[in-house]
Amino acid sequence: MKKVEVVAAIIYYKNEIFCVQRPKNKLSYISEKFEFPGGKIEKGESKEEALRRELIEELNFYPIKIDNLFETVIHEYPDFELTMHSFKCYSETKNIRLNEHISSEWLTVKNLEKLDWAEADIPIVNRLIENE
Ligand SMILES: Nc1nc2c([nH]c(=O)n2[C@@H]2O[C@H](COP(=O)(O)OP(=O)(O)OP(=O)(O)O)[C@@H](O)[C@H]2O)c(=O)[nH]1
Repeated sequence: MKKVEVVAAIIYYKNEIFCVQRPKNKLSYISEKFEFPGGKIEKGESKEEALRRELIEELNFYPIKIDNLFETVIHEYPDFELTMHSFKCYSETKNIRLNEHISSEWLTVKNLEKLDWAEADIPIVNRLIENE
């Protein structure tokens, strides 16, 4: 099966986390789902380099700090196997603009569950809730 390796940012401003909604996609299981911003690691990039590049591409966003790896999730979607490395990052503003996503929300951890997350994100959401 095709393998995809991505990095994703759990962006905090105070006690809220930035959640973004993907556009419509032919793959129903990711279409219009919420996710953490990020994307595929390119050849020769470290995970942190990929994360910084994706955050600039998707959001024009420069984190003030990126923590060490939070959690790696391996998830089998019907068409590919996803390995996703997540990192907590910090913002000095709530004003982040969307270049690719169709909507966004700032939510406290206890409210994360109200969104329709991509399946691969659920272990990350659950771990954030457990750690509260
Ligand atoms: N960035 C990100 N991708 C996720 C998350 N959850 C999840 O299932 N994915 C999946 O991981 C893949 C990442 O692809 P992407 O579209 O964000 O990456 P990219 O911008 O580098 O891709 P592209 O240049 O091919 O469009 C997608 O299939 C996406 O659905 C998540 O929380 N963040």
